Amino acid sequence: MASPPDTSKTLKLERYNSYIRKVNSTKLLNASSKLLFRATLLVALILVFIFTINYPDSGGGNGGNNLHTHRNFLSSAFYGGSDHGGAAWEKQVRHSSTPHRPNGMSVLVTGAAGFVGSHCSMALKKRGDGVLGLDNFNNYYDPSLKRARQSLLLKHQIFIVEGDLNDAALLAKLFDVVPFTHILHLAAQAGVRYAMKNPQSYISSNIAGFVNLLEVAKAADPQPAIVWASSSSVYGLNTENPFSELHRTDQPASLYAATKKAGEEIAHTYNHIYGLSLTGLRFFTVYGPWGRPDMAYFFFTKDILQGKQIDIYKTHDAKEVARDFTYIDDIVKGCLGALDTAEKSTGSGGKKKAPAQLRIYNLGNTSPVPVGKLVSVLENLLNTKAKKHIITMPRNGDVPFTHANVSLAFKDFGYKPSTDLPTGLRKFVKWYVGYYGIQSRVKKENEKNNNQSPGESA
Ligand SMILES: O=C(O)[C@H]1O[C@H](OP(=O)(O)OP(=O)(O)OC[C@H]2O[C@@H](n3ccc(=O)[nH]c3=O)[C@H](O)[C@@H]2O)[C@H](O)[C@@H](O)[C@@H]1O
Repeated sequence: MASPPDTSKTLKLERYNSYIRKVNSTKLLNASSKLLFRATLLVALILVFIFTINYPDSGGGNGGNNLHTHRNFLSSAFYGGSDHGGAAWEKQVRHSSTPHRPNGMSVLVTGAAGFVGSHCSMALKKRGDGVLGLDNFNNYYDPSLKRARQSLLLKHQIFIVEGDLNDAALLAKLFDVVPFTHILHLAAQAGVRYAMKNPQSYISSNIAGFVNLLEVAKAADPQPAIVWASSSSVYGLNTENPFSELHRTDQPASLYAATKKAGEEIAHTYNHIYGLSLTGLRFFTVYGPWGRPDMAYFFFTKDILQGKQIDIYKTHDAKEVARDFTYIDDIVKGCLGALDTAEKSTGSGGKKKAPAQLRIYNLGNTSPVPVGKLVSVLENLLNTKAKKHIITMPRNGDVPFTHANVSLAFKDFGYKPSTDLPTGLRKFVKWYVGYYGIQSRVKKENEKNNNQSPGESA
């Protein structure tokens, strides 16, 4: 009888082989997951790098960290460039920027969905100039208000390109499509006190964004003339008054003011080196319909109507804080006057050919009003008593007093403010109650109070 074959060696060999296979497959698995992990890490790093380059601001400012920014970032990262482009888009851009009057301007308005930007865009369009808007719709304040302004502008054939000042490729593309004669640069991170919460947003919009715009403008052929928004806050701790353009502006009280002052110096440089025609306008606390919800007159109105307490600041030596509140229509006239008298830039393709115009103007109301008086006008218009809480001004960059001397703007383009605070606030309140749908309530309160005692009605 044949003895059974000796399988022990074969079995051992098979077990050994299967062990080796397992070890190898585990190694393979480990190696491929490592590779996958490294690839993912690399892609993530590249994306973070692109993101940082394109959108250095991570705050709520003009280059804000908001949904829109992320959408643009994603579209530019994955769709090669940006989501702006194509024949239909270019047609819309051209159509919006084409003037409809002889010798009309073609104006790029940055911050067109903003308060001053939307008003100026409408005024330019109404008189036959071509207007293209640019706005990043950031969420520094309720973006739905910016969307409502955008809809209004669209009804008047004004198209707003959604994009950021720091997007150099987009700006260059706009100048490729349209030979803009002017830029009205109003996009900025506004607000004095917010600078303590989000300083980087001021650097990103008011400095980096401005430089980006100037770089594109200087390289354009023809170079546009630029009118841009500086601020009364540049006067900072200046004690001479009324504030004149000749007074010192080297003592800013807030980072916001410092970035606006930096803008004025940067404007000087681009004028000096590249021949860009530049006009800076120092706005004094602009208010009116379609205004900014972060400003005192706006949120006081809201809080008074809601029965909430409002803080009214007094100075450290217990004096009233006052502002040279300026009505929006006056500011619009000032902006258009500055555009109309702006001379052409003298450079071309990045080279200066001759000296160019460089200007700075105050645009104020020439009549400061204490904040307490602003509140009593609002109480009157809203027929509601405010719950006033008078406190010493927090150390947050605020200045106690502003007062504009506007003789230079008057001399050069006839700037003459004509709306006093009660008249302007009446127009604001009328808009406010209509926009927020609380007309009937204020009217009822008006009627009720008018029966009791005579008072100003909204
Ligand atoms: O003219 C300017 O350069 C600046 O005007 C405004 O800044 P500001 O004048 O401080 O305007 P508001 O924030 O509306 O304040 C108006 C007044 O109300 C006072 N205030 C503000 C807030 C508050 O809770 N209580 C209060 O009494 C302020 O001290 C100030 O005197 C804008 O917000 C800036 O973007 C602009 O550049």
